[in-house]
Amino acid sequence: MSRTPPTFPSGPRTGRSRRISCWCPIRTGAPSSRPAPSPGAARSPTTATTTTSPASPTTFSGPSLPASRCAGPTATPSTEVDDLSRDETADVAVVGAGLAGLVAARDLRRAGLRPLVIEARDRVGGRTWTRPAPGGAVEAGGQFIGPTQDRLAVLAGDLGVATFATYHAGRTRIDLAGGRLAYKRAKRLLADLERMASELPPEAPWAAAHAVEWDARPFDDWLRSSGEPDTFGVMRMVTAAVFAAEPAELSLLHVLAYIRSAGSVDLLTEVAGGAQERRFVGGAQELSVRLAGALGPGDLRLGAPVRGVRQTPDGVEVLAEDLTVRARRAIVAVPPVLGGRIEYDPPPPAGRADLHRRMTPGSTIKINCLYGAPFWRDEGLSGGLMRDRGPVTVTFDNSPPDGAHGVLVAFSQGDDARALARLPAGARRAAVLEVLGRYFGERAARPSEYLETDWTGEPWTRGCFGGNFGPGGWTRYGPLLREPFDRVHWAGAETSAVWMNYMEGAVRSGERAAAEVIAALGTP
Ligand SMILES: Cc1cc2nc3c(=O)[nH]c(=O)nc-3n(C[C@H](O)[C@H](O)[C@H](O)COP(=O)(O)OP(=O)(O)OC[C@H]3O[C@@H](n4cnc5c(N)ncnc54)[C@H](O)[C@@H]3O)c2cc1C
Repeated sequence: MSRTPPTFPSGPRTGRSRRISCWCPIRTGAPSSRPAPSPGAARSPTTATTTTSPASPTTFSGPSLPASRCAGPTATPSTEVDDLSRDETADVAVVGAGLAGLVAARDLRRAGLRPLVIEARDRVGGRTWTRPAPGGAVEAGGQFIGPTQDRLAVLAGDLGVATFATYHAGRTRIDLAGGRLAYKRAKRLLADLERMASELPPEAPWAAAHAVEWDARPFDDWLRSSGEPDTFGVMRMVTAAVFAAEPAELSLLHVLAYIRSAGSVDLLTEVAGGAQERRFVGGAQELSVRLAGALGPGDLRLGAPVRGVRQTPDGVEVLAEDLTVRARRAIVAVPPVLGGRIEYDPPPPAGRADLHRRMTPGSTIKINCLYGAPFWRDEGLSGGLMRDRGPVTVTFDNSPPDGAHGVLVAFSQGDDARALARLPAGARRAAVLEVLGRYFGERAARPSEYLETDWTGEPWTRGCFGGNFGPGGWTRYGPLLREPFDRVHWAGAETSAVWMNYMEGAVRSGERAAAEVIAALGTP
């Protein structure tokens, strides 16, 4: 095992002054007295008309470790050293306070082990986020729950978070270049995909009889050779809505594995009877806020980006800003794209680093528009839109359960999101509101509040809804998704065989990773 201190990868800064930490055993100074933020709170104030793309630079050079701070025990301790980092111990260090990490921590506590959850942001919930807005909070991230998402439903029940039906009564606006015929043909293609998906072993898509062939094929290529030209636009819209990516970015096997992991195309795409059927009262982030609230005192650190995970002969050391946690095992519960920015010592086995690079998240800008009332309901409209061109392809009625005010949520995804993100703020807003005005009337173009959340610009997410594999990804790296690396275990929505990349998958992954650790450590 290398004793060389890793050079930490570049990463986004948290707002406070930076303390230098290193693997060096010498620690001086007093513990930081930084006040603990509340788990649900975001540090930065939210402005009403904004994107969350950080205006400030999102990268910085990681600390090169000055010799005076990293020298071994023979070095003369210097009074110049001002290292306020803290050492903590736990049974299990959990990296990431999204649903996966918090569920893992809950299960570890239930088994009598002490977890310590280390979270980069100043809030819990990760890809679920209830953003405050004048006139009512909005859901900026994951929000829907549907049939067969059973572990998520049980979690919500345990935590006392109620759900309500997504409003979708009335006419949904559909505007497709190929009209109804294209939609019908697209349905036939989706049925073909579902048949092929049923051949996959759910836990091991890479082991299917046609896996190598399907994994080598870009989904784009399959679509173009299987459908009429006008179905491509419809299928592109469906692909963007489900994966936040373009068909050319995905392998055919990835699309099939996704369908298999959800159970069916309808389960993925529908409102009634599908993944968009219900919402959480108070927002999906409430689940994480309550999970965090049920942890023990001192079991959660916010605002502490993890930079390194080192395995020692008898445990792990997890190095965050201002904090080193020594534990018997670690669970890394962050999206793969960010798991790859953590420095591992020793380095993970061949293929693991490639997995982090090759499982790339899609692009989504989620825009919530607030109105005095859900006026479209009076006109017999559901608030739903499906169209096959950007900048917005899908909308939903996102009003609160009592309909006290109106909210339309619009999604811009894949290439549409990337093109939209390049526009100045005013032009983005105008482009989105033009679409809403066109399909829901002039009033829709004049919201009282307009909130964009660009998840690609979120430094501790860097894209959504989850990681996708392009050609070759599943057969090369799929078998590594859940394979522990000695004392380091992997969780996160991407690692779940069931409802991968959904909140259900996140919950299941946390349960699975905790079970692995409990089996390895035993219960006290
Ligand atoms: C716009 C949007 C819409 C979605 N819609 C739905 C939906 O309707 N239904 C559904 O089921 N799912 C939906 N999803 C997906 C769902 O939100 C996610 O699958 C799920 O929340 C992922 O949980 P997780 O715990 O695996 O990861 P995350 O929520 O990403 O949690 C990971 C945590 O790790 C932290 N972290 C990252 N790097 C570090 C580090 N180095 N050190 C410390 N902490 C770190 C992050 O800050 C984060 O809090 C949506 C997602 C988005 C963004």
